[in-house]
Amino acid sequence: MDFLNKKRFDSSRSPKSADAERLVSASSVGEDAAFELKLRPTQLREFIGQAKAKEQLAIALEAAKSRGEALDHVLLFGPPGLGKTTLATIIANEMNVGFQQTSGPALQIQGDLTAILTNLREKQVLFLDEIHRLQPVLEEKLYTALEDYKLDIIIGSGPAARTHVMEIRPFTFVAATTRPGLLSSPLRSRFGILLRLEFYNDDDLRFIVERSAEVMGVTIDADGASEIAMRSRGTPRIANRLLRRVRDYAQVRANGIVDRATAKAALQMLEVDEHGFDELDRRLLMTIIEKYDGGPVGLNTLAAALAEEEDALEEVYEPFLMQIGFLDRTPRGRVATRRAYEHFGIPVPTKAGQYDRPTLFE
Ligand SMILES: Nc1ncnc2c1ncn2[C@@H]1O[C@H](COP(=O)(O)OP(=O)(O)OP(=O)(O)O)[C@@H](O)[C@H]1O
Repeated sequence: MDFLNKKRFDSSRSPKSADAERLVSASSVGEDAAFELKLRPTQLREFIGQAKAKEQLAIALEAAKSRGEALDHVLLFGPPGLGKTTLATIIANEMNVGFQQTSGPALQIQGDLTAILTNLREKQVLFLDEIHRLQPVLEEKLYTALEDYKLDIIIGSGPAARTHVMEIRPFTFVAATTRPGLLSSPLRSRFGILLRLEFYNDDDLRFIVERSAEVMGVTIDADGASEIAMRSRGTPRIANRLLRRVRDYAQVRANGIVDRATAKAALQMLEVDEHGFDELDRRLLMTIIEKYDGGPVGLNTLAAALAEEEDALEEVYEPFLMQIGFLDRTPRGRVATRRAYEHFGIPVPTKAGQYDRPTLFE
């Protein structure tokens, strides 16, 4: 088993379990699923932010529609909760075709994949979430399906086994991953359209909160929406979850109206600070600062010190802390940055050489 496959099997346990209890988890937890169905934009024009990915997709959609062909295969990648599933459903809606969803961990045997592929309707979207967790044997089966719309089926076994090539209908494969680096290059090369989703800025998140409030029938003003947006870690899923909690607070304590004061009071009560940090983020940064003198500290050591899974740290907690410049990944391990020290009111160490990364503290 090569390194890539070993890493994929090692990470077959979803890191979502580790942070399922967090209010600011970017993974889908608890009651999210039911709400997300209601709040999900259905057309590209309703999808807020992600200008680059949206433009690339809009052009590809229009070109495919004008040629009357299936859209090229699409790979969506980026941290959880940024809208990959939403975009996959939008692609099907915009192309006016059927949508079928599965995921890497859900597909266990070749027969399942064969059944799905042979039952696809012309030009329809097949969405595969968490493609980096697909078993290598199934991945190989996908290659010819994606390239030539053909499937090799082996009939019988032993010396009498015969390979039968089966045609499948042209379709659009949309795959999503939080870990594009774990995909093999033959698999990556099968996608014509690669869309990277980035963390959202506060303005886009404010629009998302206002749109969701309208769908949910919540009265909110621009300041209230901004307060929720800035604590949402650049992630619409978290923005929508915080909105639901703030709505409850407003109903009980503030005549149901969400303004800045109500949003602030509710989020303070929920212990979500002005960066959207919760206890785990604070613990992670403080562990690096206090226990390891600001770092560098290796991922496995840090995971052990926090009693968390390495995958959860890498996929769920760290990307946002890096995005806002509180954490740095270096070849020798994780480092807390100057901004992290300042956030906690801890003097920044002056012995820059000690950290092997003098530029961090210059
Ligand atoms: N650009 C957007 N505009 C409005 N709402 C959005 C946008 N992106 C995401 N959302 C909202 O955030 C929720 C989570 O999005 P979605 O399920 O598509 O994320 P995801 O990237 O597929 O997450 P995961 O990787 O965990 O599957 C959706 O219900 C949707 O309402």
